[in-house]
Amino acid sequence: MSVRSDNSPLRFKYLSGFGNHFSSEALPGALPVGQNAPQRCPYGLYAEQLSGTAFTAPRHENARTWFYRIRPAAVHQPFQPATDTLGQHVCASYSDPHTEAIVTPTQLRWRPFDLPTEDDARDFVEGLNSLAGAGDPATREGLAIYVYTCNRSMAHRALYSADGDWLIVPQLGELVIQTEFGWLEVRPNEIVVVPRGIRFRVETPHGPSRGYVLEVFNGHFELPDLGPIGANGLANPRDFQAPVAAYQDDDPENDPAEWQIVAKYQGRLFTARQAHCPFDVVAWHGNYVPYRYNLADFCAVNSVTFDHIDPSVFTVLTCKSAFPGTAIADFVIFPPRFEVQQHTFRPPYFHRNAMSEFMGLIHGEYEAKRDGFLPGGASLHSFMTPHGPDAKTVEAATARELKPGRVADNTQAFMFESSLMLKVTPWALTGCEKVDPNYNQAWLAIPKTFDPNWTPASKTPSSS
Ligand SMILES: O=C(O)Cc1cc(O)ccc1O
Ligand SMILES: [Fe+2]
Repeated sequence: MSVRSDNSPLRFKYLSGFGNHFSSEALPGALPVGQNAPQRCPYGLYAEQLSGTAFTAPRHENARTWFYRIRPAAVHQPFQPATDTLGQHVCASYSDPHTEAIVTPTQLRWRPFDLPTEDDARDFVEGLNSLAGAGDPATREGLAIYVYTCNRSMAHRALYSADGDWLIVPQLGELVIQTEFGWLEVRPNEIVVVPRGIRFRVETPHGPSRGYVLEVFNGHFELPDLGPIGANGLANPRDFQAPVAAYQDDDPENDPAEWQIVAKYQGRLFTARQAHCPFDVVAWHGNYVPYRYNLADFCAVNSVTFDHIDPSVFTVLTCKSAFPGTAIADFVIFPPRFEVQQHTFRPPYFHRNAMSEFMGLIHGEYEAKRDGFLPGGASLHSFMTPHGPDAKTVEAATARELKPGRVADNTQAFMFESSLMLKVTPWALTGCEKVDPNYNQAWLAIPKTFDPNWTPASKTPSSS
């Protein structure tokens, strides 16, 4: 069953809408009236602009936020390359997949990624591993895909990526995320987007967490055009939620905890020390914000006559490239829904694609795979690499009676689909020890059913 976000106990407040210009203040009157940068801001705050696009980006793309904060973000020590202790788990492959990454067209499937043990506790940064990527953040073309597994909250540590926007897909365990904009709570079957540059800190309040991250090196995630679908449907703008301003005022004299800022810059990690909490924004306004979305709010559209519709119909968010309709990355889901198509092979079809398809499973069973694709695992089908339903799915789908039914009620698979060719990291291919060596057997048992004497009158199970 789906649980809508507005049924949840309201632990934090949110602002609704996608791409809105929001205003939020944690203290009354903290936002300057009628201007962005007064000579002296209310409450003695400093004004600071965070630009998500070039100053001169077209108006419909232009994204920026004004912060009113206790100290400017610039108040910190110089950045140093991250030490081994921090980089131990993120290792050399961390989002630098191009340097030592591996090229392979083979179908890849990963068993669920291991959760950290209590003896080897990790926070979100320490538990992040790079799986695959393409392009280069320096030239702002490409993407990176990560998996995180963590079992402790980030202490006095904040992370930001200068390289791109992060779309985080929790698979196991709730995350409570402190950002410069306020707090976001996100559970499995919800997603959160933290755009480039925004500092955030991840808490894992209820034990081990696991999930996936998609980082795009240029552009921002947008809602897909709806074309003939009309003005409503798929992910509706009103269901996206941004935080409200909430500040933490650590006084270095009374609370001398040192904060560590972790910067991801050109695929590498750097750290800087500062004596105050980076989440000290008392008020903000703008349209460049982190946000969350509950996948149960997705209004799916599909065929009510015959044939399997391409999965682009389940696009939640897209990051466009310069080529129309050809995304740097689409975030696509496979939600629980009714299936009613007649005289149709209902599961995902066999195909070879002019795109890369990275998939993960949040819960349940994916409609194209009866065996081996498990929650917390992943698969990668690269450009032109043949793939499709496994042998058991084919057997069941060709024999079944095509009554209206449900695509399993408790299921949520997703896909990061990209027009770029991915390379995989050494950690993904060998280091994590999760690659399923027998994945290709998913298809080997598909029988030959060709009958040269077949006539249109021959009775086949699917002709009914
Ligand atoms: O490969 C996959 O499982 C993803 C996928 C799903 C679908 O419904 C149609 C095409 C497709 O690539
Ligand atoms: Fe596919």
